[in-house]
Amino acid sequence: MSSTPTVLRNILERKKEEIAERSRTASIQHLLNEIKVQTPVRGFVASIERKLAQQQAAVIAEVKKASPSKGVIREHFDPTEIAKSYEKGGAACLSVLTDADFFQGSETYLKQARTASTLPVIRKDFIIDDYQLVEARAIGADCILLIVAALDKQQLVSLNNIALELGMDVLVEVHDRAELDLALDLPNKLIGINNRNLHTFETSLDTTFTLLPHIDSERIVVSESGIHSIDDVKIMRGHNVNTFLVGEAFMRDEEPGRRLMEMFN
Ligand SMILES: O=C(O)c1ccccc1NCC(=O)[C@H](O)[C@H](O)COP(=O)(O)O
Repeated sequence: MSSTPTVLRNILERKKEEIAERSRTASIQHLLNEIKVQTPVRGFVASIERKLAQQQAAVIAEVKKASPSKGVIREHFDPTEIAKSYEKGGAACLSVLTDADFFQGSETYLKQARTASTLPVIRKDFIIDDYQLVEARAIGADCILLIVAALDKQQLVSLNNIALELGMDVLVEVHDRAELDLALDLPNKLIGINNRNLHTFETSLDTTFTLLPHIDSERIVVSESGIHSIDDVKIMRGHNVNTFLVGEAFMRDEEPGRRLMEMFN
């Protein structure tokens, strides 16, 4: 991999500093003690499977205030209100961005969204260290994201095993064929295809269509990013892609759950 700075590399550099700072404030042992008093996880994969079994689209609805590519997306940002709206709109699961520096996210938003709904929640962050997995479980995450582009093979396998041992589901995210081959070596059910290139921000739904034929039918493919319209959803469903992760299109609507219903029903 070249070492030219890109947004993803900048995020990962900052993440290392952040983890060092956080682990000085709360030790991993402290977080493990918090897990003991946590409520049980909600099945993230199970919730998606329930929707698919009913021939419905399974939507992972994202709670996203801002992004490096778009700046602030939603000025009036209330995770409690948003989570309730998404549940009413028929979401299968919630995704909450917890990265503060690049997405204006927060762990508090995840806790608020999870408390406000009965839906399982994925911690959407850039996970590169065991510490973040324990932290994710301690704040109530039911699932975590592993971005293959951010990890080497050994890290990917190890973080995946630890997340599963902690009882969380894992969404493994890929953007190209080489990343997909690494992801397919894992036994995981959920494979996310990110239509956005995290180095350049370029977004194309063709990414999903290109990688799809290489994925076995036992997996659930989640098409992520750049899904904005009813037509986008129709094209995807025409290719038998029925699980989606959507942020911006919902966040720009006053009532995010209503937009979800319009796009997916
Ligand atoms: O959203 C970005 O600009 C971004 C930039 C760099 C790394 C990750 C980024 N987004 C994270 C995501 O995966 C999206 O928030 C998610 O897939 C939803 O995408 P969208 O529906 O396009 O908001």
